[in-house]
Amino acid sequence: MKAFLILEDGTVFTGTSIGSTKDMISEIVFNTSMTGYLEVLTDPSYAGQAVVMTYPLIGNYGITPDKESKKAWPDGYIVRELSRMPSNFRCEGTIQDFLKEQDIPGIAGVDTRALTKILREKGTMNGMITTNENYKLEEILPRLKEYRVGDVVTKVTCSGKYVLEGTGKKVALLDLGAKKNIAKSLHQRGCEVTVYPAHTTAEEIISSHPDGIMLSNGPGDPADCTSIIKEIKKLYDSDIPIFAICLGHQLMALATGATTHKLKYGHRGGNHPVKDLKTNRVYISSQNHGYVVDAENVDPNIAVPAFVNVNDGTNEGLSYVGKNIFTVQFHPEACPGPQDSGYLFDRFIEMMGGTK
Ligand SMILES: NC(=O)CC[C@H](N)C(=O)O
Repeated sequence: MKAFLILEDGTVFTGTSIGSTKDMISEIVFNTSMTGYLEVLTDPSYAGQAVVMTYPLIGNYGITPDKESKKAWPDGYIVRELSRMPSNFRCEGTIQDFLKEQDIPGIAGVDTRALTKILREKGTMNGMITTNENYKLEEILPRLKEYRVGDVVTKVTCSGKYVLEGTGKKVALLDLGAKKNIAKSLHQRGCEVTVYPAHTTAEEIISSHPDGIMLSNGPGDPADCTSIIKEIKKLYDSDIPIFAICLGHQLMALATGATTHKLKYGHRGGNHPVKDLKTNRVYISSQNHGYVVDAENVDPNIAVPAFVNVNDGTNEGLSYVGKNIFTVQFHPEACPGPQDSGYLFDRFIEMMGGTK
């Protein structure tokens, strides 16, 4: 069956329908990872977005247990070519069946290089995937312009608190749309991890006396998370050690008076170089974000830049002055991606007074 990808600027790509055949409107973003398509599909930070994979062959090792959450979150999926015969000793099925089962519409056979060039030059834009050959651009384009991502954190967070038992440091993990590997990275280091839903009050977390607090990644515009930002300010004031990743990093910055803005086309992929400003050492990082903290608006009495993106000079991390708090824009839990910055979890354990 034919499918069409219609962009907000009126460009139309024709391809083959994969997965669900329902119509979908979303923000279209591209990811440059060469592997790890399943971790991308199950990363809750993609809620409210449809993902274009720039790597031309997707699905060649099928569906494996490498999921970052219980389900797939993107609204849509756009690829050049889907593998027809996945092969891997861990393969449990095909990506085609997975997309159908998850009710995610997709399109294959798209010139993803041409599409990515448009998104890179004009910036991220909204789009529609439809199988309706009689689509009317004049009706669809105004709807595409109207689309807003909305409150997606509430949609992706866990429904109730749960614990991963451990004998080491006690960590409270605020689940803003957490990838599984964040809790796993702490648990592997012996921590007892209590995962809290995103709208938990700071009082509840503080009164459980954790050794440290972890703020996770998550979807949407950080500035929309006004009630969560208020609670995070109370966590900042509590003097409990805090480590935050991606959305958590942005929310801590907003809670302490900084601002964020939307990047032209975001950073999504497995090879983004970030420089540690203390040592000048460069790490290759996994990334997935559309927003960024405005480093120039960070009060130097509150926090100082700790990492910078080598490609475009944007902020990649902050170290809070006089506090046991550090936050990063990239993904030290990787999955998918390079594990160069996994040592940051060890630094967090040390900050809590532990020896990893
Ligand atoms: N992976 C994340 O946590 C992303 C944070 C935020 N939703 C952004 O796009 O910038």
